[in-house]
Amino acid sequence: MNNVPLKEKSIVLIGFMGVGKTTIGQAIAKKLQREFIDIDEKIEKEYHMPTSDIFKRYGEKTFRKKEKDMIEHFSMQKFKVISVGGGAFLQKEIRDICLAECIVVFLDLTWDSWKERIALLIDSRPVLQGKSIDEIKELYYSRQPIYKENHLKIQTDDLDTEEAADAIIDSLKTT
Ligand SMILES: Nc1ncnc2c1ncn2[C@@H]1O[C@H](COP(=O)(O)OP(=O)(O)OP(=O)(O)O)[C@@H](O)[C@H]1O
Ligand SMILES: O=C(O)C1=C[C@@H](O)[C@@H](O)[C@H](O)C1
Ligand SMILES: [Mg+2]
Repeated sequence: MNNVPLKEKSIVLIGFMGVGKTTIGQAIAKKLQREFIDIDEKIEKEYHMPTSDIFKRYGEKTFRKKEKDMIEHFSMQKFKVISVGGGAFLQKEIRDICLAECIVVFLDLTWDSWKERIALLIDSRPVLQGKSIDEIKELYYSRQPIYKENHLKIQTDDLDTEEAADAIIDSLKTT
């Protein structure tokens, strides 16, 4: 599918959990009249339970395998906006397929802005649970290198959802 024109390629949003991949992805899809695919949501639907319960009952390894299968499937489709989980790019196979088949957009948010959102996230993100703020900070920084593999980076600290979606669409038009 590598010869697919840029305009037809699916857009994949990456970044640390809680940076806004789902929220901003929905806004981009609406503006571009594309179908929105949220990989976490697809997995939760398949297991009929929230991610935290999938981690508890089946373990992270099972979740990661399903995440890879889902992304391998959807990244081959055109005209989608796909939000992947915050840990998806840990897997090389996922990075490789998304970078080859799609336009990968990294939503960057500084640690200082991110930590203001923690209360919104802690209950639903199993990877954050039971960790001190220092451990979460360490996780945040340890994940940053994997997000460097992207086609476009958008700094979202000073942007609301609509502004971030517009900034991404504008940048893609000029790419
Ligand atoms: N640009 C923004 N400004 C302020 N708050 C935002 C913005 N984008 C998202 N949020 C809020 O941050 C929280 C996390 O957003 P969202 O669920 O979209 O993150 P995510 O990147 O999809 O996370 P995950 O990787 O865990 O799926 C939500 O409560 C959302 O309303
Ligand atoms: O950063 C992570 O490892 C995760 C982020 C979420 O989007 C979910 O995919 C899950 O909670 C794991
Ligand atoms: Mg999400």
